[in-house]
Amino acid sequence: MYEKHGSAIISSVLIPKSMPVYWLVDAQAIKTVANDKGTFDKDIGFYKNGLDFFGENIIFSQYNAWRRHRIISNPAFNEAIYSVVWQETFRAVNDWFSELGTKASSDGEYTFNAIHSFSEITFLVFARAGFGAEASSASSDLYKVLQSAIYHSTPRTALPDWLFTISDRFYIPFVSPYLRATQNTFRELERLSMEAVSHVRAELLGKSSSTTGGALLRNLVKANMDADGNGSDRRALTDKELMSNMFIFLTAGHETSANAISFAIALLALYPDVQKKVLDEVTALWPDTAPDYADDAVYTTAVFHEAMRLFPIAPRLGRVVTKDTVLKSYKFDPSDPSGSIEPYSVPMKQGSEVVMDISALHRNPVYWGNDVDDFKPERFIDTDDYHWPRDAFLGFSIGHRTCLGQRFAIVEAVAILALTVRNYQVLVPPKLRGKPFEEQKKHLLKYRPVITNGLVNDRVTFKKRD
Ligand code: HEM
Repeated sequence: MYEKHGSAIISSVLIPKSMPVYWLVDAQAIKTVANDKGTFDKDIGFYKNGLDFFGENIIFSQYNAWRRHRIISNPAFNEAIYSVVWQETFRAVNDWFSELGTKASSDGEYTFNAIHSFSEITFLVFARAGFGAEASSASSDLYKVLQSAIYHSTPRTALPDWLFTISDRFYIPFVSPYLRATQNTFRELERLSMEAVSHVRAELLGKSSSTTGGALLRNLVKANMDADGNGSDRRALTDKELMSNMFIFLTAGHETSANAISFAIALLALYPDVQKKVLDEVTALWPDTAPDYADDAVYTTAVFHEAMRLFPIAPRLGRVVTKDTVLKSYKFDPSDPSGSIEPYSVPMKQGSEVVMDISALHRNPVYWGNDVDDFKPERFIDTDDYHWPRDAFLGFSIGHRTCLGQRFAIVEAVAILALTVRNYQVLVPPKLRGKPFEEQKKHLLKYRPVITNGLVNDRVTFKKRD
């Protein structure tokens, strides 16, 4: 569409509101929208009935209310937690590899559904790094209730509160048992996580010597105790709000990460040359055993970024225009999109909507060159005369509402990719072998563009390296 109109901003009209919606593929204009919080704000109307049933949290809040959550949550995401994430990912992946060993066929291959497996790993990593000892094994009560809450969160989010109230009072066949199970799950989650918050607080106050509470929960409770209370955006969070944030971190973090890692694994299966470079990097960096924590796997990190560029998990993000404004953008020659550009301005009325079109931005040749559709991790590696275009990568969004778990996700993904390639060859599944490359690619990389993108055919094969 952008190419057809030769413009980096195009507009459509939202029916029935009759308000214009502006679609942006211009990195500078997107940066303005993401940073100018006085003029553009996150459209949380979109998330109505969202996952805020325990109380307000960082995702479903705006303005000063949001600032209060962000101020407390920011320090909780620090280097110490990333080291825990790294170690817990190694632990979870190595346990998974031990299981795979027992399931491989006679030729040493094992074909499985990537999203399901990585989702179990990212869930486990979050449970351990987030909640610690109390959720460290699949048999612990908190672990089980967190898993059940994720399962029940769709009906809890999609159905109105009155339906739960009615089904509590009157028995509706088939419906009531399910809704009651959903209610009970969230009540139990509330009880257990409030308990976890209290334990951590007691520990921090020196009133308990137990070592419950994972790195993230402990950091969050500590940051909350340190809140200076000066101003409405600096008030400490209530225990319910702390818990609401912990649950939203889990929801925002584990499935997104599993989907992004699955895309990267599918690409590695399709591109053995890239896989070989990952293997070379990992064996050179860690010739014997893996280090306690490392962020020097530059090529492996680039593979993850490049997978997210081609297949962003959040393909677009919306903002509302909160006061009349003019956004600067550019027009280009549709026959030569990476050629010269002509600046122009777009007036926008209060109430209009803006879509940061991440999928299109990630394939905009103005920033990424004419080989935008190729899988080329090198484009995410700086050299003496090349600095990759940070503003044109929105895999984790940018600006004041940028993803809080970005580093958490990257550390986890790099650990999974590095460990996988070091131990296994990643292959396309047997039924696709011998088919033309384009056909394999089309099948393996087919995705569903719903709220977040995920692979449709996520089966890949691992074969143990000698
Ligand atoms: C590959 C994995 C991930 C991707 C692709 C991703 C992507 C994103 C994106 C695009 C946003 C902006 C959403 C919006 O503006 O509506 C976001 C926000 C957020 N993400 Fe992530 N995320 C990932 C992993 C994580 C993890 C692991 C955590 C926590 C442990 C996390 C926590 C959050 C939070 C709290 C926000 C809201 C920030 C705010 O509004 O201030 N994310 N993420």
